[in-house]
Amino acid sequence: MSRNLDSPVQTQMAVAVFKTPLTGGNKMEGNQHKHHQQQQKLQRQSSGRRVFVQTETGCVLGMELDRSDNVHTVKRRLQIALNFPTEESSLTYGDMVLTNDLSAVRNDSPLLLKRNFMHRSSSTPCLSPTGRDLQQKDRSGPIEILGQSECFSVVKQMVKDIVKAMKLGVDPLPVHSGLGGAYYFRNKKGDSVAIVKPTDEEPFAPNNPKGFVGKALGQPGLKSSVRVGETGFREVAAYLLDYNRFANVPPTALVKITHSVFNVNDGVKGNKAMREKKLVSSKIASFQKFVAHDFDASDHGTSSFPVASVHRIGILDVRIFNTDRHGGNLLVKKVGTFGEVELIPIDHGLCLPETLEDPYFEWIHWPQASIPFSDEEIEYIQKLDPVKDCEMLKRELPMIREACLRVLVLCTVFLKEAASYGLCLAEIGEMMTREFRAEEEEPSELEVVCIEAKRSVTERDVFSPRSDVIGEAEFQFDLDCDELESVYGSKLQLTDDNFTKNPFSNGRSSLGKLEESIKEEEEEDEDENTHLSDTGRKNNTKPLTRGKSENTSSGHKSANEQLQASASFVKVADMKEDEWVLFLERFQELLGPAFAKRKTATLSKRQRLGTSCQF
Ligand SMILES: Nc1ncnc2c1ncn2[C@@H]1O[C@H](COP(=O)(O)OP(=O)(O)OP(=O)(O)O)[C@@H](O)[C@H]1O
Repeated sequence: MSRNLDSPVQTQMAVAVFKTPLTGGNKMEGNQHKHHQQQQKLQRQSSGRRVFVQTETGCVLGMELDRSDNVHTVKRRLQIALNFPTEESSLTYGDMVLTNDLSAVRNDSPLLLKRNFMHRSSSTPCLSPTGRDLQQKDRSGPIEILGQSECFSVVKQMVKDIVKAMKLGVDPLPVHSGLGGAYYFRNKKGDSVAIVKPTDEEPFAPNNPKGFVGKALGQPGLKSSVRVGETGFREVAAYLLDYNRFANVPPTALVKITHSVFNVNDGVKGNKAMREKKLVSSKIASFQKFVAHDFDASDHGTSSFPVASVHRIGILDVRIFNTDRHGGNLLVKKVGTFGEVELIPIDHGLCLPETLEDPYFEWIHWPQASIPFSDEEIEYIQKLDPVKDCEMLKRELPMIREACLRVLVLCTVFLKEAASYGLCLAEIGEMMTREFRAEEEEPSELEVVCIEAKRSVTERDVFSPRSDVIGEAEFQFDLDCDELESVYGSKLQLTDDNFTKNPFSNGRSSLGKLEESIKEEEEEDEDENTHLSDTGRKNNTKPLTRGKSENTSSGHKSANEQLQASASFVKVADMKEDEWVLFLERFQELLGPAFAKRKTATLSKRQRLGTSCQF
C-alpha cells in the first residue's frame, strides 16, 4: 500500500547531509569525522552552501550545495533519498517558490519541500525513505546552529555543553506543559540548559506529541496568520530584535538537531522501520536558553512586577505584534530578599503574524502599563529603526516572509508615533486590541487606521490608473483628505515630496518577490482558504459586517478571497511596493487624529471614575 501524502502524519528519518553527487554514507569516526567536518566547512566557505530541506511532514535532510546545483539537481537527490516523485513538489524558501536558480538561498537555510496540491491524489506516492538512505550516516554535528549572527555566541557555548552531556548519556526531558512538543536539554550535571521546540511538533504539526495534529507544515496554524512550522524562526526574530536584551528575551537560535527523544507519530509506513533500526530523528527547532525561575505571571500577583520590566516587555510585544503574551509566557524569578522579581518573556512563536489580527497583551490592565514611559524608554523607542530591523532579519533569517516584516514596520511606526504623542503602554495596547460588541469582533483602532489608509491608496489606484505620475497623486489625495476629514475632522497634508523621501522605501522593488508569493498563494488558494475558514470558525472569528472593513467595499471579491479575508480586517502583504510606501505615509498622517481620539476617551474614562469615587 502506498502512503498517502494527505495524511497529516508522515515519517521522520535520520538526517543525511548529502554531498554532490549522492554517495553512500561512509562510516567515519573520531578525528576522521572532525577532519571531514572541517573540510566541509572550508568547502562551504569557498564556494558551496549547506541547506536543510524539510518536507511538509517534518522530515529533514541536510544537503551540501555546489555552485552548479539548481532546483532540478536538488530535487533529484531528494527523490532518491525520499523515494518521492519530485515533479509533484515545489521547493520554497520563505516567500519564494524556487523555480530553478538557487543563488538567493543562503548557507544554512531551511527550505521547505511542498506537495503541489493541484496534482495531489490518493495515489500520490509517499515519502518513504529507502533502506539505503536510512543507512546514510549523518555527517553534521548533533546540533547545528542555523545562522551566523554574533548574538548566537552564547548559544554556541550551550550547544557544546549539551553535546558533551549527550555523549555521556544525559538524555533530554520532554516538557509536559504547553500544546507543542518541547524538550529540556541538559548539561553533564543534569541541569537544564536549553528548551528545544521542534517545528514539526508545534500544535497541529504532523509530529505533535500531544495529539494536536492534522495539518502539514506551511498551512495556517493555531493562529490563522502564522503557518504551521514557522513559529521557530519567530522565536529567534524576537530575540534578535530585542537589542541589548532590553526586554530580557533569553538567547534563542534556530538549530538542526538530532536526537532519539523527539516525537515521531505512529501510523505511518517508515516510522516503524525507523524505530526498529533505532534511528534518530533530525529536526529543525528553536533552541532557547533555559532560565531558572520560580513561577510564571499567571501564578502570582502582578503588583511586584517592576514597571520598567513591564514596559520593556510591552514595547517588544507592540513592535512584534505578539498574539500570545499570556501570563504563562512571562517567567518570574525572585531576585532579592524584599520580594523583587525579574521577568523573563518566553514563547514568541506567535509574534509577527502575516496579517494584523487580535494581539494578546496580558499586561494591558496591569497598573504598570498606565504609567508614562521613562525618558530612557522613550529614547530606546525613538532609536528603533524598522528599516534596519528588516534588513537585519532578512540577513539572519532569510526565510522570513515579507508579510511579517510589514507587520513589524507598521507596529514599530505605530509605537514610535504613539510614544512621541505621549500615549502610555496601556493606551497603545488598547488601540491595537479588538473589541467584542454585540457578539461581533470589531477591528481595533489600529486596524481602522490601516483600513482607511489602505482605502485611500486603493481608491487612488482606481480613480487614477496612472497615478504613479506625480501630480495625479495630489489630486487623489485631496479627495481622500476631504473624505477622511469627515471621519477624523482634520485636514491632512500629504505631498509627493513625502512619497519620494519616504524612509520605508528600500529603493528596490520587492515586486518580484511578491509575484512569486502570489504565484505560490494561487497554487495553494483552494486548500489554504479551506483552512483559513476553518481556523476562523475555530477562533470564533465573525464574518465582517462593518462598513469600515476593507472587504466591504469590494463586492466583486471571489468567495475564496472573502474567506481568506475573514481572518483579518486588513491585509498589508498584498500591496505593491509603491502602494505600501504610500500606505505608510497615509497611515502616519492618520495616526495623530486617532491618538487624539484615544486620549479623549482615556480622559473621559478617568473623569467618570473620579466622579464615582466622590460617592
Ligand atoms: N526559556 C525557558 N526557560 C525555562 N523554562 C521555559 C522556557 N521556555 C519555556 N519554558 C517552560 O516550558 C513550558 C512550555 O513552553 P512554551 O510555553 O514556550 O511552549 P508552548 O508549547 O509554545 O506553550 P503554549 O501552548 O502555552 O503556547 C513553559 O510553560 C515553561 O514552563
